[in-house]
Amino acid sequence: MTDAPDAAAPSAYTGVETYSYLGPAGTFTEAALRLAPQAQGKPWKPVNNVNEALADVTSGRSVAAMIAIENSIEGGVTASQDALATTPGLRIIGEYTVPISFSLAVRPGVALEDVKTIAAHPVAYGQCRAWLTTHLPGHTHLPATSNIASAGSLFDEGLRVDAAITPPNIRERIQVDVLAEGIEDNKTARTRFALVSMTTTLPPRTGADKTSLIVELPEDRPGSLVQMLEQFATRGVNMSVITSRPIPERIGRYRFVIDLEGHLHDARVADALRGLRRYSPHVIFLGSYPEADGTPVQVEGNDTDEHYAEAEAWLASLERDPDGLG
Ligand SMILES: O=C(O)C(=O)C[C@]1(C(=O)O)C=C[C@@H](O)C=C1
Repeated sequence: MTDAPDAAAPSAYTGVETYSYLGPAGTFTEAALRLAPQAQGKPWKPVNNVNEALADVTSGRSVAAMIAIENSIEGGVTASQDALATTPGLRIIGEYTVPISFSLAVRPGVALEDVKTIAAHPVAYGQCRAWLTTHLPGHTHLPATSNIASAGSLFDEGLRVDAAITPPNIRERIQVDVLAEGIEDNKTARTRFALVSMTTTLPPRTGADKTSLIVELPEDRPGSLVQMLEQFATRGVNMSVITSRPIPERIGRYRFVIDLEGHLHDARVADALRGLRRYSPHVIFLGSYPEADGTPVQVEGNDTDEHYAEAEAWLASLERDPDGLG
């Protein structure tokens, strides 16, 4: 008799540490994966969208996936935020930022005045709006699954695409003409990527860490947003991101996607999470991980680990020392 399969075990686990990313090769997401030390020398699997990347992780086909989560011009990547909110068990284990620049590519011989339709990933399109309005007024946008898939679609006769928004080095991969380089509206644009896995082991605290959460507010309680913010403010925890995303099943209800400065192993962050857990009907802990730019978190006033430890010791001493003086 063979043992029944363990329902919790990943169904397709191959024993190979594969990393999934938005492909094909040449995307900015692949560039981000090149920055993750643990992914080097391992097999990489290109996929078509964030949901496929995360499904690889939850099924065990891949050990982790690199996904875009925020762009400095377009803001939060909503597909990623929503997938993280609705897929249980995911943890961010690293973040990486990549400078973003775009080119306008066409089939060899096509001129700018012939361009009527442009294939582009929606987040890329949003970063080139001003240039496109000036140089290609009246064009039609056809959404592409990635910045490399857009270039590939130039050669799909069924799609009738005239031009594609691509990364700068596209001619290294696909035989296209580049009509314009640097067409992004902001030269300092960067995209932030997260490496996501199912591990519950936290990356160690470095002193330059971030913690990501998704929080729902209690229903019908006046001032509940302020109460949520107070959990952080009263513990000296700085928030670097707070955005809201609709909860689709309930019109008018939102969840908050939050990044904090600090690690779960910082006493003030742990205490803020305790406060959140008591007050919020649903808190998703998405992980604590080293910040991409390595800027040390400044902790001021009475919110250092030492202050928390001293207060704990005082509390523990009260039954020995009823006056609480010692
Ligand atoms: O990785 C890529 O090249 C992508 O096409 C995806 C993506 C994104 O999902 O935001 C990544 C970075 C750019 O800002 C635009 C698009």
